[in-house]
Amino acid sequence: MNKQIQHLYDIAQKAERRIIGLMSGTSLDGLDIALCRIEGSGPATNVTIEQFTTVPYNDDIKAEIRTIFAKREIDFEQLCLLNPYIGRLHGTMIRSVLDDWKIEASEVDIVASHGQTVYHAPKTQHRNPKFPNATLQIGDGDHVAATTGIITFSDFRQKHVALGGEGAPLAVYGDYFMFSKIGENRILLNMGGIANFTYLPADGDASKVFTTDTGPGNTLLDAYARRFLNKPYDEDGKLAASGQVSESLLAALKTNPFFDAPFPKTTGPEVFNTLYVEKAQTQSQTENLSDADLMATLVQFSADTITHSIERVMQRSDTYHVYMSGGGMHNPVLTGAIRKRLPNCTFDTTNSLGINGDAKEAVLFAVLANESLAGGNTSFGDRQGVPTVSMGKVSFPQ
Ligand SMILES: Nc1ncnc2c1ncn2[C@@H]1O[C@H](COP(=O)(O)OP(=O)(O)OP(=O)(O)O)[C@@H](O)[C@H]1O
Ligand SMILES: CC(=O)N[C@H]1[C@@H]2OC[C@@H](O2)[C@@H](O)[C@@H]1O[C@H](C)C(=O)O
Repeated sequence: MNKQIQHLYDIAQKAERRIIGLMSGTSLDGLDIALCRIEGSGPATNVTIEQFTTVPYNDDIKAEIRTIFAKREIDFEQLCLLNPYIGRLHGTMIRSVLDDWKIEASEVDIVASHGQTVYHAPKTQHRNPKFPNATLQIGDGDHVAATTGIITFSDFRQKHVALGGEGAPLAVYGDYFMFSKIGENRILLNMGGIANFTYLPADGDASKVFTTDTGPGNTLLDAYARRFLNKPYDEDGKLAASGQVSESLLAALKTNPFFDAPFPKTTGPEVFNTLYVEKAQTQSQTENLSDADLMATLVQFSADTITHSIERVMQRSDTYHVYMSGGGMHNPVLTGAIRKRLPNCTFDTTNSLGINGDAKEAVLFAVLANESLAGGNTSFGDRQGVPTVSMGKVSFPQ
């Protein structure tokens, strides 16, 4: 037997594993690195975050990724070059943080790498009946494995597509395994570039559990912060807080069939971008809004579309506890607008459940790799788009 297969087999049989989960999301702010200790699998998964950090991307790498990010027309050589480059970059970032943490690579069992989404095209978006759902992440796992010397699982989303899903959101698995609690209706709300939530019913029934994107989280706010403030984001929503919501622009922004489409569904910055906002401004004759008013309206747009989706799963007689995660939880204007629209919900962050809300998505990929190694038996019912859990491709270091 190839020694590396034997090593993988041994890791799969361990009572607990040390797995590094990686996430670089649509915000392009940097690489989230979560070193997790994971026991068990499926609903018995127990995760402890031993270390977590975000290694920021410098302006150069952000600019390189933006040349191909969420664009229909790109330079193919650039895409080809970035695929190994990002893999190596992520590998180098892991080595550097392991040094900081004084942990040897040999003490880590697995790296679980999301890579960088560069294009997401579910059928509902590309609308070409000839083609399936499609999504593309780059930063090839072989380069992560070779750079770190650690067996790497990567490219998790393709199996989801292969089994009928849209390739996202994958949060459903991690959220159910880590956070489902009999007796409490839970909503796990993640606000990254794109917002999504997982519904975890109080009866713990896996066949009812799902995650869906709701639309923009921070992606539009960040795009206009770069334009108006020359900053990556509107810190603490200060600019938005100084403006007034334009009801006519808000109404135009909401006229997209995505918002009333059935769950689960996905989207991305391919749809929700500055061009989308400019079209809505033309339609509502609000081209001359002040920077602050535009920002205030975009925050309300994110808040309204998030709460509109959450309200669709809520029964009037029941109570719901919302646990927030992702960078949007740090924006008081956004969270304030959401709380106002959901007065009957209790709000917390996933920190109160033992998982740092900034680390949650990186932890998800560690959990997914753990499941591919040692689980894979949980049924989510016979539903399109929620396949059995065994995702990711294996890369050996040599
Ligand atoms: N103090 C703050 N004030 C306002 N916004 C903030 C603050 N801190 C973080 N954010 C927002 O959070 C974003 C980063 O969020 P996060 O890292 O969760 O996104 P992501 O993982 O890249 O996206 P996705 O989940 O869509 O892939 C920033 O770009 C910014 O918009
Ligand atoms: C295609 C893609 O990368 N989608 C991301 C993105 O970021 C948030 C939202 O859009 C979600 O659908 C997904 O990521 C999370 C981790 C998920 O799959 O659950």
